[in-house]
Amino acid sequence: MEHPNYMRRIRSFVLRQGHLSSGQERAIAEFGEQFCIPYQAEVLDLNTAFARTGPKILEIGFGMGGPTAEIASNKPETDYLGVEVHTPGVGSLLKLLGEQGLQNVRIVQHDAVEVLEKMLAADSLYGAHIFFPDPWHKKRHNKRRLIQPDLVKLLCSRIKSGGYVHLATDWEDYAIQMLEVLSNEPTLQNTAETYAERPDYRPLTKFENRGIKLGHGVWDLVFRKL
Ligand SMILES: C[S@@+](CC[C@H](N)C(=O)[O-])C[C@H]1O[C@@H](n2cnc3c(N)ncnc32)[C@H](O)[C@@H]1O
Repeated sequence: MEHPNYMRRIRSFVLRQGHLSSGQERAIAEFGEQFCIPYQAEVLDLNTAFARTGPKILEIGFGMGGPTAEIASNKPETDYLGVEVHTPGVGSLLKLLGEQGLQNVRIVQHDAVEVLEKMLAADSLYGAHIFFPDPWHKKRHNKRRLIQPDLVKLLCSRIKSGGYVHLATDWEDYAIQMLEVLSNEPTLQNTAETYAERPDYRPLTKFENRGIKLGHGVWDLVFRKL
């Protein structure tokens, strides 16, 4: 009989590696070196990584990367650093970058908290996107959620004054937690009374469409860094 801890380790490995389609595998082989930056426990010079100066936006958990590629394609003057742990997602975004010839996206495949702690300098970002961050939508799971005061404080320390944090979720209870956490961060100011209108640059995701079909709302939060 298998040991439960052994099963848990295997499961987390499978979740991280996932099942790669042949297209994703090819994209990793063909474009991985061009667009992926290996995780390092030292500060990354973002202007060197993108080979130009200009605003840098961090996206945490880009999933399959469809919205990331769409936003990057619509805003070629801005650079996007996507951080994702899931290998098929990395393969999928690489495929889109290769197919569309996008030059303004780089990927780090690693835990975003460590990337924020070790790789990103203070005041190095113009903004951060975290869309539909994790599956912990039940109230009793709120401690497992990514959006917590410490993470938001760390994130804000990496964002320049005048920059922004944009979160979105299709779970109302999570939206309430996001609003509370962002509102309590002293270096942030809400751009709306409570929730914001979806900014034009954020396309509808499959998660959002799923939520809409289930009759859920979608909540965007856009806060300015003071
Ligand atoms: C529910 S999906 C949403 C994907 C995408 N943002 C979208 O809207 O389609 C959440 C993603 O965040 C990633 N993720 C969650 N926590 C993360 C972390 N600490 N570091 C990097 N990626 C993370 C997961 O692997 C997953 O792909």
